Amino acid sequence: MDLLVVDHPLAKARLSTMRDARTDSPTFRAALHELTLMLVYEATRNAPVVTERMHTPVARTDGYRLKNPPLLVPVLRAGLGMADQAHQLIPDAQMGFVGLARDEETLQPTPYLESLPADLSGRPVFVLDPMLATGGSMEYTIRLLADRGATDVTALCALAAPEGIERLRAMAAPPRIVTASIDERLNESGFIVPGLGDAGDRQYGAV
Ligand SMILES: O=P(O)(O)OC[C@H]1O[C@H](OP(=O)(O)OP(=O)(O)O)[C@H](O)[C@@H]1O
Ligand SMILES: O=c1cc[nH]c(=O)[nH]1
Ligand SMILES: [Mg+2]
Repeated sequence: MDLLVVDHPLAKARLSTMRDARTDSPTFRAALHELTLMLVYEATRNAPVVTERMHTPVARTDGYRLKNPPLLVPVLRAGLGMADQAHQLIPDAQMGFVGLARDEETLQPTPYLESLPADLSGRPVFVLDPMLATGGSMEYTIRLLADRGATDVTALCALAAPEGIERLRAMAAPPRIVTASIDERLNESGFIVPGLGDAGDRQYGAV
């Protein structure tokens, strides 16, 4: 499985701000925004580029752009806090949306929104969700994408639990995972330990 842990000191510092229980919502959102830039930056490190000759004011040289910009798919609510920053780095990307709420008892994802292009064959997809816990929400999203022909999917997460990683690894076509940390475990309520709490609530308030 293709698993990248972005453990750059600046990423660790943003993640620490997010983990801190004293961090308020505006500061939490700002730290997630900045961490997202780092995750997207690393996730696109080996992306194919198109080379075009261009003129600087001084000379001719090679210019570059992404050959096949990924479809960006934030998983609402928490993934919304990654959407604008991913788009900032990849302005010509298209964006789809998936809305899921995890049932607090069963931990199963309940879908409430699905807005995706019908045909994703040949298109890379970046799924944006800060939390990979049991992996149920990410697995559900990846199945939606695979149903539309996607074969090149990257899950970008601030935090990942070993349980969620193993669940995705067991899929017939596992995604690539880019995360800032692999945490210790899940607790009995399905929360990541040490984690950061509920990423949706910490950005937008409890529902
Ligand atoms: O790996 P899992 O066990 O499925 O848990 C992870 C999911 O939980 C959170 O969403 P939540 O359901 O809390 O919705 P929210 O973003 O609206 O708060 C998170 O953003 C993931 O989507
Ligand atoms: O720790 C967790 C687990 C799932 N979803 C969250 O927002 N946080
Ligand atoms: Mg939540």
